Amino acid sequence: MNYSIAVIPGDGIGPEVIAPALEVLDVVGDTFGHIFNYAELEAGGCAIDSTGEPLPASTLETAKQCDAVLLGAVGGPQWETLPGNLRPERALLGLRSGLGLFANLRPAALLPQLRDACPIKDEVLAASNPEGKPSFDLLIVRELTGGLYFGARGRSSDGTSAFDTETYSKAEIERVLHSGYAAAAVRRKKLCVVDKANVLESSRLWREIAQETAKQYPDIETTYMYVDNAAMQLVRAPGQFDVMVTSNLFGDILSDEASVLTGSIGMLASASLGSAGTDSEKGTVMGMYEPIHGSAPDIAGKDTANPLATILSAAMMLRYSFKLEKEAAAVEAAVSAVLDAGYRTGDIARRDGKKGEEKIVGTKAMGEAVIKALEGKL
Ligand SMILES: NC(=O)c1ccc[n+]([C@@H]2O[C@H](COP(=O)([O-])OP(=O)(O)OC[C@H]3O[C@@H](n4cnc5c(N)ncnc54)[C@H](O)[C@@H]3O)[C@@H](O)[C@H]2O)c1
Ligand SMILES: CC(C)[C@H](C(=O)O)[C@@H](O)C(=O)O
Ligand SMILES: [Mg+2]
Repeated sequence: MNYSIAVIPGDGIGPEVIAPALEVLDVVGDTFGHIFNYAELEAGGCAIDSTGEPLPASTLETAKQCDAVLLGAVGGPQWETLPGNLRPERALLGLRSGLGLFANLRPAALLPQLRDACPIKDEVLAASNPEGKPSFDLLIVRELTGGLYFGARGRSSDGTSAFDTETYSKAEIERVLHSGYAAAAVRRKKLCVVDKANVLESSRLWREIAQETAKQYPDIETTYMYVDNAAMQLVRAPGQFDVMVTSNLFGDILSDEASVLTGSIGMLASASLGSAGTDSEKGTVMGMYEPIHGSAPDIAGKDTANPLATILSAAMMLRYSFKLEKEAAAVEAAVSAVLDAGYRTGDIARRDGKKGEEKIVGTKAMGEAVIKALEGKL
């Protein structure tokens, strides 16, 4: 089968982490008999430099015609002084809303090989783990096309005050909750709604809608938590969480926090999905796949970025957009094998400084190791 993928490398480490992910996809294609056609598109700072716009209309149009989008990262200090609507980050918002991708799945699980890269003590992790293991496995479902990111904003005419608004409709809240419940149904059947309903009116609506929606899912345990407590509970007892559903801004912040518990932000993949039905001929579902990290200007161009979050995002694309479960599992198994063999980029090296069996490698070498593992040659 042929699949078309809009590839948006973006800025900073974006192109560095996208390159190995495409090589991994090529090997998956060769091994399993698929052809992945890439349409390389510009968005973010590089698009500003070449066209004056963060998201050229042609990028969005081409992306819409593809089966899925794989994105590296956008942004960087050279574009920070531009007005908000012309910044590289606007490209992300335009792609997410333009493609109708309202549910952002950000899985955070501690792989056993990365135990030493997680900053939480064994006994703390084990205390909240349902099986008493020093581990956790949670999924943040972040609402992606509403809330503060898309509300009315502005400044007073003298520039001395500014505002951003959080607006959510019943329909927006309901549909992302349904995405969360669908995920919880095939996981541990627990869903925690994270809000700030003790202060914010928009959060009170979230909670009301969640309480109504929960009645449709009697076999899933629904709980509610304020976001400040959730931020604290994530580091105190991450094992208590299965699926967490939350607003755009809260999900952004909590997922960076959760990423550190997995070892590094360089491990966290994501899938952004909408309600677009399956393409009946091909069986594909439009989605955008990206690591949750940014363009990391501090390490760009140094071949030190961890490409695993992007490679794991490509695996999510195989699973969610193309329904290629075997292929997705093969990529995840290859990542696991590489970690078993001791390969580490600097960000997931042991925290105690002991090198042990670790082989500290750069971005390219990590990608090559994953390919070797896929080919059974590691
Ligand atoms: N999805 C995206 O495109 C996205 C996401 C977040 C931030 N950004 C943008 O990226 C720029 C930099 O933002 P920031 O510094 O706040 O966040 P960042 O995620 O780029 O970097 C934060 C820290 O994590 C490290 N890091 C990030 N990814 C890594 C990886 N794969 N391997 C190893 N270390 C990694 C960086 O070196 C840095 O020290 C900004 O312009 C921001 O708006 C873009
Ligand atoms: C760069 C920025 C717009 C983006 C967000 O806030 O959504 C990023 O932080 C992310 O997590 O994908
Ligand atoms: Mg973020």
